[in-house]
Amino acid sequence: MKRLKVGICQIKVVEDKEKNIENAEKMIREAVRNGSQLIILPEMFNCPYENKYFPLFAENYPGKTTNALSNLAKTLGVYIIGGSIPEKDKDIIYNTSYIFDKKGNMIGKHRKVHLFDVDVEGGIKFKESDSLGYGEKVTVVDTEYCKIGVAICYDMRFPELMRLMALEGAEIIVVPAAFNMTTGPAHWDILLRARALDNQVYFIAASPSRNMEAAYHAYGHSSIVNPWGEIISKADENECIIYGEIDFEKIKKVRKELPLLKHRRTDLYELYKK
Ligand SMILES: NC(=O)CC(=O)C(=O)O
Repeated sequence: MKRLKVGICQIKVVEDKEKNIENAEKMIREAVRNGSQLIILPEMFNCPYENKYFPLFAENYPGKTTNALSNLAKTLGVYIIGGSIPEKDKDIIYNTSYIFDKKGNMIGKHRKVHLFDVDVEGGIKFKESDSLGYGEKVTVVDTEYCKIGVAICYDMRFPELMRLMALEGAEIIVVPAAFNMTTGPAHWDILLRARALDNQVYFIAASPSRNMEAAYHAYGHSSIVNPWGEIISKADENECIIYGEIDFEKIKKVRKELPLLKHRRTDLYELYKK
């Protein structure tokens, strides 16, 4: 049975788009030299995570960042889930993840559907909807390995969205994400493990590293969780690449032994997509 080697680039994002793209390229090349076949970047990997920067760093598709990712995917012969970037479409900016196959084709894109509008007493306050528009789609892409669900950060807090992906056949869910120092220590591990367990998938979350010079301090701790809920690879807060292997037999085994998806009482309740 095929296995899939995954590399997550926990990039340090700075206030210079060119430098962020160059750094991503360097890290992607290193991940591929170390055997990765699927490379995943963090949320807003080319732009600091702050409302004031999104319009300044936004680009139309195709643009500088997406061209760079497409060329890399093609040259290196790998899949790339390009974290996310601010995407400009007419007058609206979206928080968008682009996904490229081994030939450099863009095989899917996800616009963050749940915007991070929160105000935690004594902690994080953020209102993404001040600068960003809402995505409207559930995203599952087909690859030669399996179907992969893609969502962005706050999206992972909505189990319905993740379950829809599993019901559409996703065996891996990838979430570029930038939790912070309020919610990260409290919720990150729990959410990742719960979503992996709920849906019996490999759940992969890719964060930027923590940059103490930035206004928003990302939690880091990019991780890969297997369908049994075990964290099989995990970063600290620093810039690094972490690696892991997707074992498709493991997904089958867990789903056979504990048939959660089959045991749903769809005669009592149902989940549907509008
Ligand atoms: N930044 C986000 O979108 C989400 C987040 O930090 C959280 O849910 O916590």
